[in-house]
Amino acid sequence: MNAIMPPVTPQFLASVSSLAEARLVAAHGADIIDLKDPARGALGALAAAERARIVTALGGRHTLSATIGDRPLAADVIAPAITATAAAGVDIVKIGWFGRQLDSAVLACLARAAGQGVRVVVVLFAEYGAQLDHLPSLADAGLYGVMLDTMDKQSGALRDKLGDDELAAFVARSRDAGLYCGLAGSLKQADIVPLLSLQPDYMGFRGALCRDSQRIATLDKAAVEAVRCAIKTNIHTLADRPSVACV
Ligand SMILES: O=C[C@H](O)COP(=O)(O)O
Repeated sequence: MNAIMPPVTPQFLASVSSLAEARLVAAHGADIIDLKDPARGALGALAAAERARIVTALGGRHTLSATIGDRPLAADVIAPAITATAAAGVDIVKIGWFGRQLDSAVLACLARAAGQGVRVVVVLFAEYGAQLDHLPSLADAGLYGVMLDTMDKQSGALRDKLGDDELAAFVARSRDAGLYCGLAGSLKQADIVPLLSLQPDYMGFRGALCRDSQRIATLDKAAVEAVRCAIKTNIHTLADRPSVACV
């Protein structure tokens, strides 16, 4: 009997805005296909009809995540959006924490969703720092994971806003708290090796996958291949990781 191996990490998350893009990244080795409309903000929600097409075509065979959109942090706003997004059939529901402070009513709402079996990932924004103090409360709410991303895509990338030591602490503290942990924020190919060494569970990309690195442009096949190869071919540089061919 084959042993069940854990996934080789870090995984490659690719944000897509259409079924055509989802098929492209699926064919080129994305581990997580993230449904998002970049024209509607950092975590813009993809239109329900397009989301449904992607779930129908790829659900069950690929890990799909989707954002609820750039919404105010109010429990009566968040709760129905989580329910609708989860009901659409994605595996992971992402919620942007657009604020500096944790809010107990919103946390309770997230805990209810988690208790109902929704895999909730809270996206924290680097503009507010690494927010390490939030991690235990987010874990206590039963969340599946956390992610650090950037809110303002014009004012610098993740590693412009936070030092690698802060990112390392975020990954380590997330792992200690049992949270599935991702890093994103205008990441470029040059960021991949430094971030691999921090060993997040996944790295997220949109802009670097697009024509002319414009995140609201369509995906570029060569750029997707290049990012995927940069992740997979460098994983073996980490201790105890198998070498993975990039084909
Ligand atoms: O979830 C990840 C984001 O879509 C990353 O987008 P970005 O690389 O354009 O900042």
